[in-house]
Amino acid sequence: MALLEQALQVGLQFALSPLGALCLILGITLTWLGCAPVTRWRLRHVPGPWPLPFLGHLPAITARDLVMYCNDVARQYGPVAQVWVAARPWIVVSDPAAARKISYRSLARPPTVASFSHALVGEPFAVDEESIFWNRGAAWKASRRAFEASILRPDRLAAHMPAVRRCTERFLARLAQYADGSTAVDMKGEYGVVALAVTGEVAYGVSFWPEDVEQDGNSGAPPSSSANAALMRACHECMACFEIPKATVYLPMQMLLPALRPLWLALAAVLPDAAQKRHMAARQAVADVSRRLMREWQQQNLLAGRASDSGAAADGGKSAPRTSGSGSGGGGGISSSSFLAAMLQDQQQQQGHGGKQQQQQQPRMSANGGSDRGSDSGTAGPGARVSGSGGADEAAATAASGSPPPRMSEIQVISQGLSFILAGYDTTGTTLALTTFLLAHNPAVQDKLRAELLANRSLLDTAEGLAQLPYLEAVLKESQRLHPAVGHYWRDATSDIQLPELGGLVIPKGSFVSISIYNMHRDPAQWKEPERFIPERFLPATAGALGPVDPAAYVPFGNGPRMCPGYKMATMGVKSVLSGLLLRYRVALHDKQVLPLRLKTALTMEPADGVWVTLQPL
Ligand code: HEM
Repeated sequence: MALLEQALQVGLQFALSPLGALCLILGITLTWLGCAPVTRWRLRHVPGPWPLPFLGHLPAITARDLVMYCNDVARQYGPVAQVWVAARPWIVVSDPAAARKISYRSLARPPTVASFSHALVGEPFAVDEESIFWNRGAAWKASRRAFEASILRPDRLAAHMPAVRRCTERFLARLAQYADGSTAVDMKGEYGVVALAVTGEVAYGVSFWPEDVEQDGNSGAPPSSSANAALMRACHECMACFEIPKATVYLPMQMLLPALRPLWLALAAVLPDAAQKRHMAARQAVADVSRRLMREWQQQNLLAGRASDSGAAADGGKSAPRTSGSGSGGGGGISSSSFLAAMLQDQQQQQGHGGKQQQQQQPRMSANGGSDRGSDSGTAGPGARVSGSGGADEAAATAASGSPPPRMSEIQVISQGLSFILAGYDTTGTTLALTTFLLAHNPAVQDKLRAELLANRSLLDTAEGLAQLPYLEAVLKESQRLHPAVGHYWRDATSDIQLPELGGLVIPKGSFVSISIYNMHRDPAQWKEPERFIPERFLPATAGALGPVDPAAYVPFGNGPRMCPGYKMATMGVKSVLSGLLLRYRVALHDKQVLPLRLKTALTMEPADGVWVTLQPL
């Protein structure tokens, strides 16, 4: 008893001392930050499991997987529910009508995600910050327009087909080494190679094949041709930084104590750790190599322009900007059809219209340039439609039209080049892997698809031809329904969102909204037999009979003005590679394949144990 009294006395003395008071204040502050009582109060009407302080539902998410856990919560708590990813609440929306409303109302992604990547990456942050993913307002319009110009307009899309075909052929040749009908091949890894080759070449117009990169690295090749080696390595590094195990220590800090974000950012800037230094170097390399390629392109273009100006001044300046030769290698390494070249041409046209003041700044690009756009500036234009992605076929492209956006700065152009790869590579590779798994697992579907391909060989070499094969289209759509490569997309609730259709629920302003593609694609209220792979659901003859009830329940590429501008490009690439594969090989699951298929949420929702198949030559 005397001991207890003594302990209490010492405790009281400590609490009344300056150090004790400091500890007490610190303790209360930390508990306040970890429990986020204000946020909890604001979300009190949104159902969901009770979150732990600091950790939220992280233990369950880690054990179950993020997207799967959100699916469990939606089933138990309804189509609008809260899930705490550490100390940050997500409002998980799985109702198609509410998802559509939010996708059209809010044109922004949550700023907190961008700040996450700042902690992941450090400086030069602008390479990420200026990305189409995070920018808003006029800056987003400008970058969106650049994407649409290069990969949505049918003529520009068709111009990428030769690169896609080249990569497909090289990929098939590469597979030949395994094609004995018994060797186990992990198609997840193999598709990673071809997906990077396609996106890299379309984005920059230089080769992204590992063999070329090795060759360049060893041969001491001239700077312009070895740029692809540096660029490819840097892009790989940039992607690696999104893998949680390779992330900086500031990431868990941000997740556990998001309220101290300014502190983590300041610390990350002053004391970057090893992971961050690697990622900063990768960003710097992307910026440096892109800059070099851009300068070379501009110089070549300037020279070509002078040469043809002297002979063809009568043109009156109406002709399209000069482009380098087709295929990689021409014009300082950037091919004329590449995304980067399209942005540079656009810049040049605007410069041409924007007056002498800008011309004097050549070759440097300014951030606030001319507003006039050339006739071939490549925007999808007013009234342009984005279609072909099920419920997401609204006029997303029009978001980028309207008043002319400002000219992109040099760093913005660089940032979009990297974004192109980050957005296109993993998503395309994962879609290919998951579709291959489904075809290997369903041989009857594979045979039916092969029969369609054999009967239509002449259509397989063009973008329009590939779009005319109904069963190929149906297989891909059903694969993306059952196994969407992206499990959810995000929006920032820029104002309170009233949902009278869902019992008057209100999503408060400032909420992080996660729209669950996965949940909607498997909702039994929307689809008949949602767990089964039935491509016939998407055939014109059966369309609608097996779902969805609401077209907005099918959104593999997102929805609204911010939906994926790469959906046509991705569809074309996946169809080209798949059709090439199926015409050459019969694909069967190898014993190594873990069944049932396990998925894990990383950058995409990827097969956790790979996709192991054998390839039997036909
Ligand atoms: C099968 C492959 C692909 C899938 C499943 C996919 C899926 C998605 C999804 C779900 C979004 C979010 C949309 C939203 O918030 O409403 C998105 C955004 C985006 N995707 Fe894709 N994508 C794929 C391929 C590509 C490719 C090849 C590119 C190439 C450029 C690309 C570029 C983008 C960009 C730039 C955005 C951001 C658009 C914006 O903020 O305005 N994607 N994608």
